[in-house]
Amino acid sequence: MSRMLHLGLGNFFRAHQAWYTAAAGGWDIAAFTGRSPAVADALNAQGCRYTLITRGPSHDTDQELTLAAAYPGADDAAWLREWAAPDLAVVTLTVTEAAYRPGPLPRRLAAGLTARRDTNGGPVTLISCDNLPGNGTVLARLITQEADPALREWIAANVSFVDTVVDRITPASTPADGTAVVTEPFTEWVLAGDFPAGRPAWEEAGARFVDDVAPYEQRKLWLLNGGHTLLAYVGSLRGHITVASAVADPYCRGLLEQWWDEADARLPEAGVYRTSLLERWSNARIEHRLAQIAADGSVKIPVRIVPALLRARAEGRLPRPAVELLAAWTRHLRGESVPVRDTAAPTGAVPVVLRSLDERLAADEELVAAVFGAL
Ligand SMILES: NC(=O)c1ccc[n+]([C@@H]2O[C@H](COP(=O)([O-])OP(=O)(O)OC[C@H]3O[C@@H](n4cnc5c(N)ncnc54)[C@H](O)[C@@H]3O)[C@@H](O)[C@H]2O)c1
Ligand SMILES: O=P(O)(O)OC[C@@H](O)[C@@H](O)[C@H](O)[C@H](O)CO
Repeated sequence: MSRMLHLGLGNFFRAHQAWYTAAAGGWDIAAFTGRSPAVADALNAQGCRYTLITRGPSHDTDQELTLAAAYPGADDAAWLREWAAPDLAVVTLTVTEAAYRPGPLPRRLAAGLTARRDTNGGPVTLISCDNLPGNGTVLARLITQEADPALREWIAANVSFVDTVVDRITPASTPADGTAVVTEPFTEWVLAGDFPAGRPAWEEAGARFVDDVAPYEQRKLWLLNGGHTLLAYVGSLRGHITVASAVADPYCRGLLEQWWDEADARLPEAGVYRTSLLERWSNARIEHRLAQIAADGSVKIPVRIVPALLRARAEGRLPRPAVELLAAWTRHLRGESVPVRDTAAPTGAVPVVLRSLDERLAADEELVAAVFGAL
């Protein structure tokens, strides 16, 4: 049996990559939490088994899945041992967008790669499954910056970085869920890149292997994630707690449609995609909290909103939904809606954050004035 390694033993991994891998068969997965031992401890107490609950609009379907091993992130010995395993072929990551910066993440991955090189472990493929454009390319750049010249040379010869688009709405668990993970029926995985040491037959479960993920990526990040981010800030201020509740509010829905009209120009099959998003988000049995989506907006907004906003500004437009979103975000950072969690934007730094969000935005005096005027 070949081996996969995963970093970020959270809900999404258990609903997505672990599900695709179980469907493919023939591979096992050792997974590490980021830091806290809680999920690893809970899984180890039940033989690394957990229930995946696929929650449709009318009923649930339960499936039992099993990991080969679950480790707390602090177990460095296990981390290095897993990287050195000769049958390791694929490493996946779901570590949140905020983790992709110089520091702990690239250091940890470079330590693993060094262990593999020093034991002649052979080639390996790294797959970022976080919501970032060019996620494989971003990961490659971070690790390369962290590596010394000898490791860099080894990486160039032995490591493949795959770009992916991942999609399956998987809310944070509630205490009542225990180790069970609730997810929606819809799922998508699009991948581009090489697998020099082989890979699970994820296509058995519907994964698609393409030359370039860019068209899928823009559609997902701008329409789904951008729409989520709009609802998260504007919807929270209007008293909504979940996506299903916010999207049923005619004001939020109207703003969302306006933003989609702005963002979807030139995106493939955008009309069909928008219809399917509204169906998915209307599933009120999925309790996807706006507070979860609102976290780390200073990392998410530049990816999900700024590209379409810049395009509009270049064409002389000042889209109202983007202004309202940025104004609602600044109020969120002041603690006016849901509890604040933004790694890169602590409370109290709002004007500085908005002005430094993106150099090109900060230079846009009309936009900044409109946002502050809307506060
Ligand atoms: N939940 C979804 O619906 C969904 C869908 C598509 C993509 N994603 C991607 O997956 C990510 C994780 O989502 P989730 O629902 O599993 O969240 P989660 O909170 O359940 O799990 C996040 C995991 O990442 C780890 N982590 C956090 N910061 C880290 C760091 N700096 N270094 C290493 N590990 C770190 C945490 O310890 C945890 O194990 C999202 O941020 C997103 O990029 C999620
Ligand atoms: O998971 P995050 O924090 O990157 O973003 C919140 C949501 O927009 C996101 O999780 C979507 O639900 C997901 O990307 C759907 O596939």
